[in-house]
Amino acid sequence: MATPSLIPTVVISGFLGSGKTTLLLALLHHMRSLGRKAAVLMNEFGDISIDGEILRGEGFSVMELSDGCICCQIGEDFVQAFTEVASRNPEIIFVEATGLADPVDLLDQATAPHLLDRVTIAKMVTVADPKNFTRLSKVLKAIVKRQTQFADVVVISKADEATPKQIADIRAYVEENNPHAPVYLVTNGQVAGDEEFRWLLADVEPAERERRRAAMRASLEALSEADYKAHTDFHSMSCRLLRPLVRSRFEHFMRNLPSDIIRAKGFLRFAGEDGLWVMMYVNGDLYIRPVTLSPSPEEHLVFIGATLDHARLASDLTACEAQRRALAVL
Ligand SMILES: Nc1nc2c(ncn2[C@@H]2O[C@H](COP(=O)(O)OP(=O)(O)OP(=O)(O)O)[C@@H](O)[C@H]2O)c(=O)[nH]1
Repeated sequence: MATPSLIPTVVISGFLGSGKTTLLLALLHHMRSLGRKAAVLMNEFGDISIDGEILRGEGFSVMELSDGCICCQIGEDFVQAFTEVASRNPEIIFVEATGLADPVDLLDQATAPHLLDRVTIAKMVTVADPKNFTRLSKVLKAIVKRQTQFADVVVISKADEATPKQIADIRAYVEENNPHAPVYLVTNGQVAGDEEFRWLLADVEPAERERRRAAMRASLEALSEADYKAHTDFHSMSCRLLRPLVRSRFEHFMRNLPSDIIRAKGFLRFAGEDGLWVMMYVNGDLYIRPVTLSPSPEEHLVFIGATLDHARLASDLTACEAQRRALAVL
């Protein structure tokens, strides 16, 4: 009996809000335009899916693992979900890890014995947000370093907003930590002049891949115990919105979030305005834009941070409601 060929898998990592889902969406649209069957395994930090809803709303099929991080809390579930995704026989699998995932553990899970004869990790991509990278590489030293060291390709996202200094700093960091990794500038998931995504989808020579993996193993052996388990200090809070919010109050609330909330996202409605809106917040930057998804998701918000004052957030959000009523904090 012929051995089935291995399904190439691209793993996308990068810190919270760096642009992973934006890249994934661009890739999925590209695959669709070629008529190629892609499958997605997505892991969000927090117990409510936002990115999964966005992908599904665009007609893509997604398997999700929420409320935990692939690399440490839901290892077995990840292996099971990965196996299930592979059993659908896609031509390619994309795995989007939570922004806190450790690529070392992820590689470990993805090479579990019964996955090894179905899938192969073709590329590990790390997305770096130029606005936050330098700060994060100091605050979250271990995780940012490992996401860089264990990348086959590093993407500098949001190139449309990046300054030359921010780009140069990331390049210098990659040069120091993973000199073999090519670095690409990406705007909304696209490298200028490469609509075919050759930078990401082109095959890597097996010998070259093995050389990179060997370099990764060497980096792994050099890790100190203290560097390990870098991200257990992050928490999430999800809440379902029972009423439309007053836009001005909500924007004021979001622009004054405590600084240890690093990421927030969700779907909501505004009093007196039609339609559904998606809110994205990354380290002080707030984006709110209209969105049409079918089926329309429930209105809910997720906040992620080192410390979260649940009661305070809930009461501040309640104060944003057009008609006051208790929020369902999940
Ligand atoms: N200006 C600009 N904004 C971008 C670009 N890529 C992503 N963004 C914005 O950055 C925010 C976060 O992007 P996502 O793709 O959701 O980031 P993520 O890494 O998937 O986020 P998590 O899943 O929470 O870790 C969103 O508001 C995006 O619209 C880009 O190339 N340029």
